[in-house]
Order: sequence, then structure tokens, then C-alpha cells
Amino acid sequence: MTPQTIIDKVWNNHVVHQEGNNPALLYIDLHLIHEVTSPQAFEGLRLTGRKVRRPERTFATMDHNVPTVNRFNITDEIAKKQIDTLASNCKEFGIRLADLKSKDQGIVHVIGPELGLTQPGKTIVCGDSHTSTHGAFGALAFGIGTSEVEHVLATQSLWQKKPKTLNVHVKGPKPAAVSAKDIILAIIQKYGVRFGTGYIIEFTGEAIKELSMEERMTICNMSIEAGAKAGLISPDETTVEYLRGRPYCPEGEEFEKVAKEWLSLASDEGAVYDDTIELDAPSLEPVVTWGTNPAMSSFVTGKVPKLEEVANENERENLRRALEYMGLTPGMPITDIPVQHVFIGSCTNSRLSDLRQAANLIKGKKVSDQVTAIVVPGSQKVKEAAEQEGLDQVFKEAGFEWRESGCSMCLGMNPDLVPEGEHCASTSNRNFEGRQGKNARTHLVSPEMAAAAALHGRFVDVRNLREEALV
Ligand SMILES: CC(C)[C@H](C(=O)O)[C@@H](O)C(=O)O
Ligand code: SF4
Repeated sequence: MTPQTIIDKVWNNHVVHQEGNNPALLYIDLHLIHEVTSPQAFEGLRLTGRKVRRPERTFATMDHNVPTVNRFNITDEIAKKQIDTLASNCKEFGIRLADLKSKDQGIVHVIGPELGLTQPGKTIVCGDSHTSTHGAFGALAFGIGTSEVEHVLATQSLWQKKPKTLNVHVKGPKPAAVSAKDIILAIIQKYGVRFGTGYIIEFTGEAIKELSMEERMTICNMSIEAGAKAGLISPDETTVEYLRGRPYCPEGEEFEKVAKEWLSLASDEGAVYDDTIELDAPSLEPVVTWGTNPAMSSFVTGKVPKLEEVANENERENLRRALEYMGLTPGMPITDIPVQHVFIGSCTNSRLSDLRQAANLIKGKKVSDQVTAIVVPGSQKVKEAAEQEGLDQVFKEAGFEWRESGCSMCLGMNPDLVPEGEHCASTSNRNFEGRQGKNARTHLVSPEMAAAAALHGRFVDVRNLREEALV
């Protein structure tokens, strides 16, 4: 048989109907929903007198506008309405909901994997662009708009044109002090924010294979920042072991049986992709974004670019505007950028391993007087597990605030905002203008780099701190 990519296998397994080269009708295995993009979809169902076709394949959570302090006291009217509406819609249509009282509540892309709802080979959709996160398991997972949310609720299927396949091959092992976040930021730095347009990405190579599931999620999460429809990684033993024993996974012999099926979905040796690009892992360093899109970044040992380094006039103007917004001087070293806020959280980097890495780095140290630092676990389960290990104490003793789970400072939709003009070292995925609040200045980094910036009030190379810790 012709060797196939996992993308082709999962796609072909889900085509319900297709005529010629027209879009295919895909069966959707799992539909995740949250409070922001679902109200009109449910309203649409009510208006046309339809039901949810497969409530048992639908799962809801509240995350975007949940306050991370006093979570039951939602003062913002729109937020309160969206949260109450999700609760009443789930009740009316018979959908499982992890509400604010639930131990399962958290950011939609954190809880799906954690509960074992996310599994290899599934088609997974959600009215949210970072649905690509679930691709880490070898699922075909992508974000959809609200009208598509309605379509999936009503029919459990979706019309889709098949994207092309792109192999992003990360060669060689990564250095120990370089994180998954640095890998994905470096890929986007090298190839820009549009290279994924029209493609589903498969991440391959030694550096990817070595990653934990949490790290793989960080990589796939940001596929959308390269414009890709989805990003995924072929399942292997790491995937299977992560899922073993999860609440919504099969048990015993049944688990062993599906695990074999999952492994067989991995891309075949010699499978052909429409395109392939490469990144060399051993030469990577920690990355910091200095601009207003995730491609505008440098290694921590580097500098903010100078205008004259850019030949193209449009690009030079973009650079000028970005530096003006960010309040940075062309040519300044990355380590001279002052940091007043630190946010460790979001669906990119708020899982237990992220919190452990940050906690390790700050243990016994103090947050700089100039910095306000918050840690927002991605889910209530992450929060509980971290507290069991005493990570909350480590953070609090260092001067971090320890919060309840939610999207928080990742986007300005809840009370956690960066004040105007201030710089935030953030473990999230978007550094667009105004993303963390009006005129807020976001720098995307890994959890360790964010933790280090909290201690020093500026960016520092975590590799030096690690050496210090060894002396
Ligand atoms: C609010 C939601 C629709 C949005 C998205 O689709 O990604 C948000 O999660 C984001 O990260 O910007
Ligand atoms: S944490 Fe941020 S990126 Fe992720 S779903 Fe929430 S708002 Fe979107």
C-alpha cells in the first residue's frame, strides 16, 4: 500500500460524503464549547427547532471571561451573561458542562487532554482558534466559527475543503535549556506568521519525538499563529502512556486495543507531504518576542532589530510601528527590555510541567519590586496537583499571586489586564496590539524565561541562571 501521512489517514476515516473535488462532509468525533463562541449557535438551534445531534460527543467549559480571583463574583455584565447563558444552554440541550464549581473546569484546550476526551485519530473542533492544541495527540483538531458551531451541534458533521500537508521537520536534539515554546517561536521566527496558510502541519523529527505530551501541546497550540488550519504530531508510546487511566479513555483490554489502533495512525515511513520545511534544534536558544506578532522575535542573546537592517520598505514601516507600540529602541539588547508584569498561564503554557519548571527556577528567590507576577493554572486539576506538590507555596513565597484557572491575562476579556504602556513577559501565544489590555506590551516567552524575568525585572538568559544554581 502507498505510504500515508497521519493527516490523510484521519481525514479519510472521517469523510461521510464528497462529490468530486467539492468540500468533504467530515464526521466530527468531539465538539468542545465555551461561553464566548456558543450563545448564537444555540440560539440558531432554538430558532429552527433543532436539537443537538450528539450531546454525548459535546463537552462544555467556562474559561475566557472567568475571573481568577473571586470567580463566583462576576461583575462584568457581558461576561456574566455569557457564563449564565452557557449554563442554561447546556441544561436545555443536555450537554456536559464543567462549570465554575466543577473540579473539571479549566481552559478548554487544557481540560480536553486532561480528561482523556482528546484522543489520537479523532476529529475535534471548537469555536476557538487554539483548538490545534489537541493535535499533539495525533487528532485532527481545528477551530471553527460560530455558524459552524451551530452546524456541528445540529449535525455532528462539517463541510471542509482538504488542506495541503506540510511536514515541519525539527532536526537533531534540542539543548536541555531550550523549551518547546522556544522551538515553536523559532519556527515562526524563521518562516513567518503565514507559512502554514492552507496547510495542516505535521511536526516531525528527533526534537519533537523527545517532547512530553505537555510540550507537544505547546508546539501544536501555536500552529495557528503560523496560519495553519491545524498542527499535529503522530502518536507514539508517549501519547499512549499519557492517556492511560484518563477518565474518558477506555480501560483494561479495551484500552490496549485502541492504543494499537492509535499507534497505527502514525505517518508511514516514506509518506509524501505537499511540502517540507526544516529547523535545526541544536542551535536554538531561548526566544523572546519584541514585536506585535509572534514572528517578531530574537534569541535572548540577540538585539531588537535596527530599521536599516530591513531592506523592504513595507517591512521597515511595520518594524517601525511595532517598535513604537512596544516602546523599544532599535538595536537595544533583549536583556535590557524592562518587565513590569509576568503572566504564567494560558492554553500554551499552564500545565503542571510548565508550573514546575517556573517554580524550580524561582525557588527561594524573590520577585523584583518592580514586577507584578501572576500564575494561573490552566485547570482546576492542574491547580490541585500543583498545590499537592507545594508549588503554590513556592510561587507565593517568591511573591507571585496564585490564581484560579481560566484564560486570564492571555486576552483582555476578564479583569486580568496589563496596564497601558507596561511590558509583560507572558507565556501565552499572541502578542498583538491590545491583546493583554489597551496599549499593553506583550513579550512571548517560555515559563522559565517568564519566571526569570519576574526575578530580575528584565529579560535574562535562563541558561545563565541554571548555571548559577549549579555553582
Ligand atoms: C475568544 C476566542 C474566540 C479566541 C480564539 O478563537 O482564539 C480566543 O481564545 C483567543 O485566543 O483569541
Ligand atoms: S488561553 Fe488564550 S489562547 Fe487559549 S483559549 Fe484562552 S484566550 Fe484563547
